[in-house]
This record gives sequence, structure tokens and C-alpha cells, in this order.
Amino acid sequence: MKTTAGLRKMKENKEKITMMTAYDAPSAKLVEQAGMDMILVGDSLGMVVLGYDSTIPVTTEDMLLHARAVRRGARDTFIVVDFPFLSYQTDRTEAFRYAQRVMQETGANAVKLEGAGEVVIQLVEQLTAAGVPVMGHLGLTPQSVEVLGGYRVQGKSREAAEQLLADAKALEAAGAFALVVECVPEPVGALLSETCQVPIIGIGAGVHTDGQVLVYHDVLGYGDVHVPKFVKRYATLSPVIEDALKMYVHEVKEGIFPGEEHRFTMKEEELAALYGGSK
Ligand SMILES: Nc1nc(=O)c2c([nH]1)NC[C@@H]1CN(c3ccc(C(=O)N[C@@H](CCC(=O)O)C(=O)O)cc3)CN21
Ligand SMILES: CC(C)C(=O)C(=O)O
Ligand SMILES: [Mg+2]
Repeated sequence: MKTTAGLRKMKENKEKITMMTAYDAPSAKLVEQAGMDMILVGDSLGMVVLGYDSTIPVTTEDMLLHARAVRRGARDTFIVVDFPFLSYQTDRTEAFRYAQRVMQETGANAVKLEGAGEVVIQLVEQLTAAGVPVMGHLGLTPQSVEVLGGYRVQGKSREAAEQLLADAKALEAAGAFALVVECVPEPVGALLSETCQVPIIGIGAGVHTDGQVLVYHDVLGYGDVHVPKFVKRYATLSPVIEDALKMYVHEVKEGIFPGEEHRFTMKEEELAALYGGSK
């Protein structure tokens, strides 16, 4: 299993870091078997698995339930779990309680939170001091979609890029062991990766970041999700599943399934007795 120090070493050695989301045991197992360096139990869970339009409705209980399943599927992979919407900005005790539950009840290795406001920076410091590895998340922060006015590319102006750089440095100084940088121009992803000591894991941040993260369902073409420009589909599972399910419906309707090989038999004499009614 990777460690935060090991991930830092990978950056120093210019070895790319791979990360992907997973939300349940079988997908986590496949992600682990593929040799992924890290698994993210993302709050994108709400959109790709729970059927919400954004990540905002996702609760701490949702995250914990899925994080436990992911750990059961991937015993040997470094797992990061998102803090859900507004679970860390208002009450430090609540944030600590969630981090405690993630670490103790799910067996995950780290938590991730969005943004770099004063409260977040202070929380990163305090959690890290308490022994909880924290990953930051800058650029497009989906929990702020209502403030940002949509899922837009961030850091496009000099000022916005400088702000991202300042935020990244503040998170690093506060003790974050790595940062996700989402949906920024490639040169901004490159600048952040050059400037920071900690690994920058990009999603829609170009090829020069220290690693990449994508959403499992996007990579596999599974589900009814809008696929952003930065996603590469490595498979198209939805039509495969659709065909299989339609075939099942057809075969049941037509009496083709269950076939001979899927049926159980009983001894002739038992059957005869059953129909004959003799004891
Ligand atoms: N399935 C899925 N994949 C994701 O990557 C993802 C989620 N869900 N949910 C949480 C956030 C939301 N994300 C998103 C969603 C949409 C765009 C998007 O449509 N972006 C436009 C850019 C528009 C512009 O030019 O500013 C795009 O075309 O990529 C980006 C990130 C990333 N995360
Ligand atoms: C898109 C990634 C970085 C994320 O935060 C999530 O999946 O929730
Ligand atoms: Mg997230």
C-alpha cells in the first residue's frame, strides 16, 4: 500500500500517480487489481451512483457506507474519502467527528476537502496535527457549483491562476499531503505541479500534473452521465449491460431461460410419490 511519503517520493522521481474513484466493493477490487496508486471515494458518488444532479445532497452516512464497501473490496490500496457538502466549514467538532469515523470505521487512509478559505486551512492544520492525512481540492470545486455558476474551467485569468497558486501553497503549508486540481488550463496545472512540493493530482488539468484522477463510471462508459471534455472513455459498458438485460427479458418471456443447465431435478420415485399421493 502507498503511503503519503511514498506518494511524495513518486513525485520526486517523476513517476506518475494514478487515482480513480470507486464506490463499492467489486469496483474497488477491479481498481486495486489494475494497480491504481490511490482510490478516491468521491462525493461524485451522489451523481454517478445515487442519481442526484450534483454532489450537494450527499451525506456523511452515504460517504461512510460506501467507504466501508470500498475498503472491503480493496484491502491493500491507499483510500481517500471526500468530506461531503458543508460537513466541515461550520463546526470543527463535526469535521473532526467525520474524520474520526472515516479513519476508524472505514479503514480509509485519508480525507479530502474542497477549497482553501481560512476555515479550511485551519482545519487542514488541525486534522494533520491530529494524525489525519488531508488531501486538498482546488480549481473547480463541485460543492460550490451554485456559487461558481456551473461546472466551468477555473484559473483562466492571471489573477485567478495566482489565487490558485496562493491557495495551493497555503494548503501545502497547512500540511496537506497532496492536492486534486480540477478543470484548469494545462499551463496552470503545470505551474502548480512545479511550484508545490506535494503531489498535484489533476482532473482536467493537463498532462503535466504529478498524477491523474478520473471517475470510474466515466472511464468505463457506464451510466447516464454527462461526460466532461477531460474524460477519456476506455470502455463503453452501458450498451453491453443494456443488451444483456434486454436478452434476459426476452429469454424469460419466451421460456428460454432458465435452460436445462440452470434447473434442479429430483428423484423419479420422489416425484412419482408426490403425484401419486402415496406415503
Ligand atoms: N461523472 C462525473 N464525473 C466527474 O468528473 C465529476 C462528477 N461526475 N461529479 C462531480 C464533479 C463535477 N465535475 C464536472 C462536471 C462537468 C464538467 C463540465 O461539463 N465541464 C465543461 C467545461 C465547460 C467550460 O468550458 O468551462 C466541459 O466541457 O468539460 C466538469 C466537471 C467533475 N466531477
Ligand atoms: C472528481 C474527484 C476529484 C472528486 O472529488 C469526486 O469524485 O468526488
Ligand atoms: Mg469530490
